[in-house]
Amino acid sequence: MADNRRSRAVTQGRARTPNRAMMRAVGFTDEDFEKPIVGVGNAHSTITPCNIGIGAQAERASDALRNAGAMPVSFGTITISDGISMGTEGMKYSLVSREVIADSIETVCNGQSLDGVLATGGCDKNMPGAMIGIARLNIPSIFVYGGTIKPGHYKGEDLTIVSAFEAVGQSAAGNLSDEDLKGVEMNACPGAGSCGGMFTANTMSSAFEAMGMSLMGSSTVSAVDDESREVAAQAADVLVDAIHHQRLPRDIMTRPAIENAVSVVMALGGSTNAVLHLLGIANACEVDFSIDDVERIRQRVPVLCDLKPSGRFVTSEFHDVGGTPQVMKMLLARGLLHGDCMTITGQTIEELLTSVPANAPANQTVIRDFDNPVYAEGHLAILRGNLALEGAVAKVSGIKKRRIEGPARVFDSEELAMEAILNDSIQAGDVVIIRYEGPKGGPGMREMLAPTSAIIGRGLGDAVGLITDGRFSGGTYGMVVGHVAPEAATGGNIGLVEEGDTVIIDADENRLEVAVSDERLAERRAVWKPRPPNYRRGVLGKFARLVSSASYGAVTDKDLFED
Ligand SMILES: CC(C)(O)[C@@H](O)C(=O)O
Ligand SMILES: [Mg+2]
Repeated sequence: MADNRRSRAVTQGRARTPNRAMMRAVGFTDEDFEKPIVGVGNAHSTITPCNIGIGAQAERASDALRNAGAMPVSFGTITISDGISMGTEGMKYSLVSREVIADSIETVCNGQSLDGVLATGGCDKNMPGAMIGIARLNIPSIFVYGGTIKPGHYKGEDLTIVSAFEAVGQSAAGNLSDEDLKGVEMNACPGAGSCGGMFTANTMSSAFEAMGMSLMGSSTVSAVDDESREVAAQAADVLVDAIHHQRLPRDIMTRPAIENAVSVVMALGGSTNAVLHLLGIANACEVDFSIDDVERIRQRVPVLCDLKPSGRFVTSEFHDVGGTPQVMKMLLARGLLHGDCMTITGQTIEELLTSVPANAPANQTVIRDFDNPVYAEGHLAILRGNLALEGAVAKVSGIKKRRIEGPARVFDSEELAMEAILNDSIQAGDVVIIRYEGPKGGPGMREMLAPTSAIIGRGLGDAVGLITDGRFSGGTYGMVVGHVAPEAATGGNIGLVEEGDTVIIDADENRLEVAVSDERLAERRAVWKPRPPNYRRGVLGKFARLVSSASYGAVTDKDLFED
């Protein structure tokens, strides 16, 4: 077989004597120069429980790569923790870190002409960052998820990190003692792993699995279980075979595969962030996929899983009853999944699912019967209207009312809104507007878990709407609408709303409106002035300059030279 290894660019011939000299210093021998050189994107970090177990996985993967005849070279990818940065200025770096991770994987693997990459990740942005980097590279690649955290326990209740966020609102409302607030803090996170509901990390790991770029059944493993390290070793073997057969990501992450990912995200009740990230991944794959495709898929896929934040169970319990493959089998059986999509294993989605026994225990209620869904349609609705001419993403799980009309309570930052919610100046019927938190305006499109959880904690989840040009966490639920585009900072109408305007959120009609005439909006626009950027240099300055609209995934390389 022709030796198609691109690493030959740095290892073969007289002119590469110095290159080989340096590689020998990191352990290469003559034989190793004849092997595929495979990057191990090691996202190990002690900065967050999501990534603290990844080093052991990277080790297992490297050993397995060697045993399978490849030569592993490990390099670091970053993470920050959404949960730890939440509610602070630092959360502005969260979405940016997706781009930094993608850039780092692309830079290292193309910089040293690697033949393939095994990327690892734990916290939210690690998955889409890896997907985007891998799509840009288009070399044989596979993803290994760090794994979910197990639930905490306190006074007979299962806890996740969202319990701690909601406890803040409960405490502010005088409904939780200081002792119990501390008890939730001490017990919410029992060890390694990514936030344990079907929040963003578990949503995006499942999306990776649905797209055929990680092993079937691997997206819901628990970080503390040896299964997470076993999966890393199996993934290494699959990758070496994929390199041998030159299975390329862009032949796997196709439009039907992205549709499969959206269908699975809907069926799981996953995070709004999946919409943003899958648009970003489509951009990186140069696949034509739009926010309206999300709405089209939503209307035909039910929510089948009773998973937190708005459901009862956590991801480790979902894994125990079969996890994502069980749901994929249900969707495939009803023509809601493209079974002919290729996966990194060389088998199609359908072939892989055929060998997965339908083993969800009959009496389990984590995964509903198809005819008894949690919701008959997907929970992530795409809204449009004069408040969101380019679209917005509504999460309509966990609420009784799908329409709310009320007076706008306008805040030009998350902090100002949080202060108002905690000092009880938001009443039932209000529609909170948080703006200038978009991709450019923040910059960084912060997740608004603190204010949405405080609203839930104050018992207003069904009575108060929240609209933002920022984002939500996967732990958010209630009548919430994010990713409003165009954002305030670029002149979007959300920047023209005034305190007391009547605002309508109507999930059934897919509408997001402010009841102000076009003429009145035009008068307001005539006197609206763009604000100076909050950051002019560094990571956030670069991001603010380059980032696209949220309705295109808030990417920083949307064809930068498109005229
Ligand atoms: C802190 C969380 C819940 O992990 C959030 O960042 C998310 O997006 O899910
Ligand atoms: Mg997050």
